[in-house]
Amino acid sequence: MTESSQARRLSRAKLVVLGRDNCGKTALCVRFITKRFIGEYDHKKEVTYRCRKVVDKEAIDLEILDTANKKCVGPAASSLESSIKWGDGFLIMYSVTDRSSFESVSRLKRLIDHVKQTLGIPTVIVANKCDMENGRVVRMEEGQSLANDLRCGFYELSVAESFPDVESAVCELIREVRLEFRKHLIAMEKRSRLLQMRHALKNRLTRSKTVQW
Ligand SMILES: Nc1nc2c(ncn2[C@@H]2O[C@H](COP(=O)(O)OP(=O)(O)OP(=O)(O)O)[C@@H](O)[C@H]2O)c(=O)[nH]1
Repeated sequence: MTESSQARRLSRAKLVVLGRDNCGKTALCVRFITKRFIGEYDHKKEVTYRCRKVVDKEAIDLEILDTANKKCVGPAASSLESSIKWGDGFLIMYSVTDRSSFESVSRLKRLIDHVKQTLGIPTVIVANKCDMENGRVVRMEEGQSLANDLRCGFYELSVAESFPDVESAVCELIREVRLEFRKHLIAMEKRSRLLQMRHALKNRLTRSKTVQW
């Protein structure tokens, strides 16, 4: 990979928003991009949003896939898997007012690990609708403890009430994606240096044998 393609790769990220129906995936995407909370959204459509943001003084071109009505099992599973293959980083959402959405978080994380065939894929868990205290059925400590177990970032927030919290959650994911890519680059450079050294050593050995004979 040339230096310019590395720089280009570092200035892009593909994010996927996962979670059960009605937990606020579309609301979060729209809020992050437009700063607005609209209230009602088209539930059937799967949409990829494109935008440019500046995170830690570095511009980044984002593609954000808002997945719709996809389950981990059944006919929609393969489409979910291809969305996961496509993504660099994941926001798994649940609603604090819907226990089944919380229970699906572990399944989604397992699916990400399985599809990506590695652990440590940048993932942030977002517990939404904390403004609905009367309807709360998932405590914040439960969400935090699950996120610790799964080694993911965790934000409890209300997309309806707080743009800064939404921004912090998505920016943390972007930072993790950048970090992961930098680690990958360092590993590739190390490997290529090792190969060069091995090649040089082999050449030297061949030359000294030739001199002996
Ligand atoms: N009170 C409250 N309502 C919210 C919040 N976020 C989203 N909603 C509402 O929850 C409902 C579902 O939001 P969506 O963004 O459509 O949820 P979704 O996960 O994209 O739903 P699907 O498209 O069915 O998968 C809408 O009526 C939103 O207005 C929030 O933070 N607080």
